Amino acid sequence: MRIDEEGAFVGLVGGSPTRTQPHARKNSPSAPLDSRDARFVTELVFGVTRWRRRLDWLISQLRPTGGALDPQLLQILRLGIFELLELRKPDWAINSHVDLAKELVRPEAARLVNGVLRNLTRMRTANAIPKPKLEPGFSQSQRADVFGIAASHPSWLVERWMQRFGEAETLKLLASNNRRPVYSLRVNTMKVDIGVLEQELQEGGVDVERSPYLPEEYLRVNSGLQEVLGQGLLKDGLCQVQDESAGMVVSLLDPQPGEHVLDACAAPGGKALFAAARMLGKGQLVANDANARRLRGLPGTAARQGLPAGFLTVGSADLREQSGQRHVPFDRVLLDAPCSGLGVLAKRADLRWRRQPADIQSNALLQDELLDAAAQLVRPGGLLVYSTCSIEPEENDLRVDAFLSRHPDFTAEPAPPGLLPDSVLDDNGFMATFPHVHGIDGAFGARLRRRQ
Ligand SMILES: C[S@@+](CC[C@H](N)C(=O)[O-])C[C@H]1O[C@@H](n2cnc3c(N)ncnc32)[C@H](O)[C@@H]1O
Repeated sequence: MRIDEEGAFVGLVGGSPTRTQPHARKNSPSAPLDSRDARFVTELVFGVTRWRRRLDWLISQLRPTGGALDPQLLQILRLGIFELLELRKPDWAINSHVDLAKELVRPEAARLVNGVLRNLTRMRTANAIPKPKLEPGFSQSQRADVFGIAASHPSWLVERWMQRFGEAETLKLLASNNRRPVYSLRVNTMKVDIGVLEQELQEGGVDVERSPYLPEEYLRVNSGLQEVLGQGLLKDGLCQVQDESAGMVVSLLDPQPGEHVLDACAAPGGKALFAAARMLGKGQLVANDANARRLRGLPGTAARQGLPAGFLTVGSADLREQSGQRHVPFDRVLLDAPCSGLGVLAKRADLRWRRQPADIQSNALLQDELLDAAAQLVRPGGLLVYSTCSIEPEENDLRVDAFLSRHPDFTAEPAPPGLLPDSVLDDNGFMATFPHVHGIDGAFGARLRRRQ
């Protein structure tokens, strides 16, 4: 309800009993959830949010009449259909949705829930769940509507991707965005050997394997992430949860011990911490972000990860405002720019509904301004890495092209051999990952070298 009515973020709603309690609605249980229930709540919140369009279409097919639904009743129906279809709960599970409607809405609502969900269980048994149909002669936008309902994505996004990738590849991308996301751990090699931690986790029942992309530093968690979190490994600074695509952006930056490095948009600091480990805590790393609050935890985490005092400086300036000031120019600057996040839809269940086509254009304007500001902070001969967690050309290659035409003192530099696996590099030598191709988040990174 809070996501729909108040625009709450999914990550802050599910999973954390301490966070959900102050906002608990009337009639909700007052006892905190145990970790198993909290996990289940998270799965429901993520799932119902991700599948919202398909669930609402199914509700429209299964209801005897049309018209607006009471908002709580709508959520109960979405939950019921999600649990039956996606979580494959047995038929009797619907009794709890019927009870919920009775308790939270009114007795007639319970009859509607019962009718709709029973209808669905019958269809499930008969293998006859309704599906949106493609008709011959449908236009591209009509086809995008059908795929958008079936894979629960907004039609504008589906159509955009169909124009770029074609239909078959778009369907793969949609399916990847709906899969349970892959989580990986960046092992803090300053404190622990990756082989030792891998073995310890496996012995503790966590299913981990080496990342195919960054096998010396990343472990992919196939199952048991909660156990990792529960073991206090994060608190002890032994590892952090980070997508391998984020790690590869730092690899592309390739910061060296003893250098003077700026992470210009650093919050919450995942990439800065990995850069720090690559620098072995030697030299100077400045982590800046316009949002000071989001950087608050970074110094504490850096200390727990074993970084020496004085190595990391945290700043909270709008990058565009500080570039006119005098700075000792940096050897390397990472600009991990704010973006649409359209490469990380598997992890951010609500993002697909929040984004609008116009966001891509407005991000591009900000990205250009940030690139111009970051460029001034790079020493002659130094390196600027521009990265996003978007897969949209307007936020990636096209920003690089526009930057190069404004800054003749910079050239695009292909990733040097050995830095990243060839499979994540495009024809220009830029890093470009896609969820359906690489099985990780979609991201982009380009090296821009300032002339001497
Ligand atoms: C993609 S996030 C950075 C993630 C970070 N690099 C990490 O790995 O944890 C983009 C960041 O840009 C910051 N940002 C947005 N506009 C900015 C500006 N004008 N100046 C500095 N930072 C800005 C946002 O606050 C946000 O934290």
